[in-house]
Amino acid sequence: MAWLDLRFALVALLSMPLFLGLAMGIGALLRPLQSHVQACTAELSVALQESLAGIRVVKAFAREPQQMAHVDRVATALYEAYLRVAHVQALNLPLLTLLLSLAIALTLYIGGQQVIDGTLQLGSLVAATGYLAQLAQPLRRLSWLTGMASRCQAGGARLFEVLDTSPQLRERPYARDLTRVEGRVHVDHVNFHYTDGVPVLRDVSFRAEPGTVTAFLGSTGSGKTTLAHLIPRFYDVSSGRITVDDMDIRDVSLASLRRQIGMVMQDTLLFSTTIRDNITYGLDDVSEEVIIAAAKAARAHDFIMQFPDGYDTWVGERGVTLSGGQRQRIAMARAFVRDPRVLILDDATSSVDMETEWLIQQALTELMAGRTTLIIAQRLRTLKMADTILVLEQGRIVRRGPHCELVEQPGLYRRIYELQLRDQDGTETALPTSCNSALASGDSALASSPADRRA
Ligand SMILES: Nc1ncnc2c1ncn2[C@@H]1O[C@H](COP(=O)(O)OP(=O)(O)OP(=O)(O)O)[C@@H](O)[C@H]1O
Repeated sequence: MAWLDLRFALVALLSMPLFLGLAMGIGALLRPLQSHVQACTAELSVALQESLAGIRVVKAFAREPQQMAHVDRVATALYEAYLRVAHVQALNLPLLTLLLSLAIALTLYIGGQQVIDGTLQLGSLVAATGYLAQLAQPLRRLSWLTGMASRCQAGGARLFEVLDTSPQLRERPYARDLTRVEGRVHVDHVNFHYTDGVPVLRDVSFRAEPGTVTAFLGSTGSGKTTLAHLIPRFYDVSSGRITVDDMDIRDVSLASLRRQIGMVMQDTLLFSTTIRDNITYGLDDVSEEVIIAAAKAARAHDFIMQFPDGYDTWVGERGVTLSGGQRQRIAMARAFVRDPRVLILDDATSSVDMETEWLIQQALTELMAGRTTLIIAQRLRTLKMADTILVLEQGRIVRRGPHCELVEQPGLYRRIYELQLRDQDGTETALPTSCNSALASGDSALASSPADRRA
């Protein structure tokens, strides 16, 4: 165009900032709208995820119409948010095309005058407008890019919110690997809070030795789970310290610490893969014999073999194709395979039948043998098995000792025993209910120790 006539080139060049300014203006308009789309998409994901994951609760409470109305409301909000974006984007291309058409009109006006004056050939004018019209394609792309860029910016902002979150729990630079430990756990004057000013654990201290069982008991919200979560360092203590074999757990690498610890919690999570992969989770090259031995010890082998595919049976998402008791025993087999020195257990098996409970109890006893066991106790059988029971109240240890001692003393344990546990005593005939009755029944003092009762 410059070769034909410098003025044509100037018209084309001067229109460029206008194109760019328009694109940027539209981009600025689109960005908050795109952020809103992202927020609405997230809200719809949550609504759908909750409705589907909690489908049984929804059905049980006959809340389908309300749940559907909620999803509908959120989906409509997303639809409207997209519509607002579409409205602005729909302006983009026509405005850019209008600007281009104005530039072409200006060229025709200037060039047309010159053609009439005879200072420009008609062919040159046609060529110049043709060149300008060639800008249409890149302009279309610019309009598309504007929309895309604002969408990426809104999405990126949310993504970086997550990526930039620094983990609260950090390994120290000089963290050592914890090699095979004996499993001596010492919780030393530990205080903990999730939120500043709201203490959850207060001055908790205890020692747990290898081969012993320490049970946590307390009313709901007293801090039992929190205490269990501090040992594998899911959270750091707010003050005080926790040691394993006299090593502060903050001085060792997280992976090596957690390799020493096996956890079987109430809400056992299984992955959607085979039973075999769930048992060997996180370990390579585990032999078939080891897997079967672990499953047998966890009293899981028999029910696994009843499935047509045995150990290759595919477990549904979060283990939904298995019963609660089966899931728990697979989780125990997982713990057996890892052979941890420290075991953290939640013995809640309220949702299983008596026979399964008995099988789980047997598996638990076998799993605990020779290890340091910390157990969130729900049942009398477990409490009687424990060498030490720590009774927690509002994050503080208010009583400690074996069942036979605590049940004799007035206080929280006695109250819990009377209110919740005594009914279970009828099924515990094999075990003495107090130190005195053990002695009265002719057992030696040694034989009445929890370790012996376990044996
Ligand atoms: N992730 C968290 N963030 C903030 N507060 C929490 C968190 N987890 C637990 N809490 C609070 O800490 C307190 C102790 O909770 P914790 O789960 O340890 O109690 P618990 O004794 O195990 O109760 P339960 O027997 O009902 O399981 C509760 O008041 C609870 O609300």
